Amino acid sequence: MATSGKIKLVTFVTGNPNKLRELNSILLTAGLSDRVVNKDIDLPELQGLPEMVAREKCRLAAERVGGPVLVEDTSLCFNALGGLPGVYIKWFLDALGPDGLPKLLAAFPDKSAEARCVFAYSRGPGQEVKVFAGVCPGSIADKPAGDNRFGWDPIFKPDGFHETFAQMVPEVKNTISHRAKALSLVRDFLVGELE
Ligand SMILES: O=c1[nH]c(=O)c2ncn([C@@H]3O[C@H](COP(=O)(O)OP(=O)(O)OP(=O)(O)O)[C@@H](O)[C@H]3O)c2[nH]1
Ligand SMILES: [Mg+2]
Repeated sequence: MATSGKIKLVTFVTGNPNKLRELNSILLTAGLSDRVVNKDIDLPELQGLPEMVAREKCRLAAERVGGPVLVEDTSLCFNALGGLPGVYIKWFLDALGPDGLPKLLAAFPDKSAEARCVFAYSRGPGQEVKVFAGVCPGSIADKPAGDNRFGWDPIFKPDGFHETFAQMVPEVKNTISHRAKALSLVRDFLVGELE
């Protein structure tokens, strides 16, 4: 386990292939994608604020992997609903589907929302956990539009664009998204952390 000096590899613990694909293509441009390997470990997820969920996920991942780990947790927050579904978006999406999510806002004129991503990194079991957050402001479309390649992408329209994430080419989403913003902080950190 690395406790000082530089590290060689980081394990990105996620069971979500879409997160992995986006991380690889965003880190590729920084020449770091071959330094991050994937492990799919089903970790229990604490409920609560996004940063706490990511921190706890990271602590558990470091114990399971026994070395440097990166995890991330994504939230989708509807402003009219006080930030819900938030970290519970996975369960809302599973229950309602992308068609059902906009119906939660049917009674509200305010369709604004935020996609939030929190990465958490630790060098290993018992080591400090560092977090890196990215937020993408936007709004919820009335109905899904675009290729349904990733969960709620078809209903999220980032501010400044007329298309949903699912209607964009990946290169555009990967420049402006919640994940891209958080990963730009992760990338700057990893440059100093990796040998
Ligand atoms: O359309 C989308 N565009 C995105 O950019 C995006 N990022 C995450 N998600 C979905 O939001 C929930 C987060 O839950 P989540 O962070 O716990 O992820 P997960 O359980 O799938 O993977 P992990 O916890 O093993 O990393 C899950 O349903 C993810 O599929 C997204 N959907
Ligand atoms: Mg999860």
